Amino acid sequence: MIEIKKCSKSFGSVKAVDKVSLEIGEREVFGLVGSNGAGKSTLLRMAAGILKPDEGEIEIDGESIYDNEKAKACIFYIPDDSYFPADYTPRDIADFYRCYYPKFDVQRFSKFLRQFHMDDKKRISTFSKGMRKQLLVLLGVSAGTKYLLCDETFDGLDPVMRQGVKSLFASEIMGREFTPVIASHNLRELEDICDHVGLLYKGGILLSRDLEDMKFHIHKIQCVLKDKDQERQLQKEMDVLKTEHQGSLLLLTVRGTREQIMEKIQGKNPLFCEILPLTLEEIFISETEVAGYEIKNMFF
Ligand SMILES: Nc1ncnc2c1ncn2[C@@H]1O[C@H](COP(=O)(O)OP(=O)(O)OP(=O)(O)O)[C@@H](O)[C@H]1O
Repeated sequence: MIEIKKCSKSFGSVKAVDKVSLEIGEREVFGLVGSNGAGKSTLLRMAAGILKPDEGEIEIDGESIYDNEKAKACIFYIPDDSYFPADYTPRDIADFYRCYYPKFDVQRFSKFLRQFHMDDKKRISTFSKGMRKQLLVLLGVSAGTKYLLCDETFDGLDPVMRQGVKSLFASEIMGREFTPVIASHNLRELEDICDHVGLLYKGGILLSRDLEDMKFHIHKIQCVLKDKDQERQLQKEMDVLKTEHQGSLLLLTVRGTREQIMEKIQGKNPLFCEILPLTLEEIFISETEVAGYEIKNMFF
C-alpha cells in the first residue's frame, strides 16, 4: 500500500502540494485526476522518492520512500517528459533498465513488443508520441515492480492502445502484486481504466472514491410528476444533489441505490420515470458542487 500522510511541497512561494493524505490500495488501478498545476506530478515524484516532502511522510508498504533504495526498488516511475537517447532501440533501453531493476524480464518485454506490434530493433526516435508512451508502459510492466506510477502516460493514447494497456494491467493484477497509479488532467481518460479515483484540486485531495461504489450509489432520474407539491415532497425524502427542469420534465441527480430511488419515485405515481446513465464526470461534478467547489471546467 502507498500511504501519503499529510504531505506538503512548495517551490518558492508556490504550494504545489498542500497537506495531502491519501491511501492507494493494492491490486487496483488508481487514477489521480486534477487540472494543470493541481500538483499531480509533484505528488507522484514524492511517491517515487525523487522529491522530499517539506512536511509529512510517504510510506510504501510501511517503509518511508525517500532515500530508501529498498522501497524505491518497488516502484517504476514514468515521468511526463520521458527522454530516450537518440539512437536507442527498445532492446537498448531494456538493457539499460535491467541494470536498475533486477526483476526486469527481458523475455516478457520481447513478447509484449510482439503483442503490441513494436519492432525491438527500430530507433525509438522514429516512434510516434503514443508509441513511446506505450513503450514506457511495457518497460514499466516488464520491470516487475509492485507499483507503476504513470504521469500523463495515457493522455492521448488511441482507443486500441488504451484497450491493450487496460487488458495488460488487468492480467498483471490477476497474476501478481501489481498496482498502477495513473495521473491525468482528464477524467474521461481515466473512466474506463481505473478502479479508484483521487481528485486533486489546488494541491489538496478533494475526493478519493471507488468508481463502482460511486456508480452504484448515485443516479440521475428524469420524471414527470403530477404537481409541484409532489416534487417538493420527493426532494425532502431523497438525498438530492442536483435539480434541473426541462419543461415538465424533472431531472434529479440523487444519492442512493437504483432500488431505493425507484421505490421513492414510484410511491408518487409519476406520469413518467426513467433512470439515465451518469458519466463519471457528472458524478464528480455533482459531488464536488455539493462540497462547495466550482470545478466544472477542470474536466474538459
Ligand atoms: N520544479 C519546480 N519549480 C517551481 N515550481 C514548480 C516545480 N514543479 C512544479 N512547480 C509548480 O507546482 C505547481 C504544481 O505543479 P505540478 O507539475 O505538480 O502539477 P500537475 O498537476 O502535474 O500539472 P500538469 O497537469 O500541468 O502537469 C505548479 O504551480 C507548478 O508551476
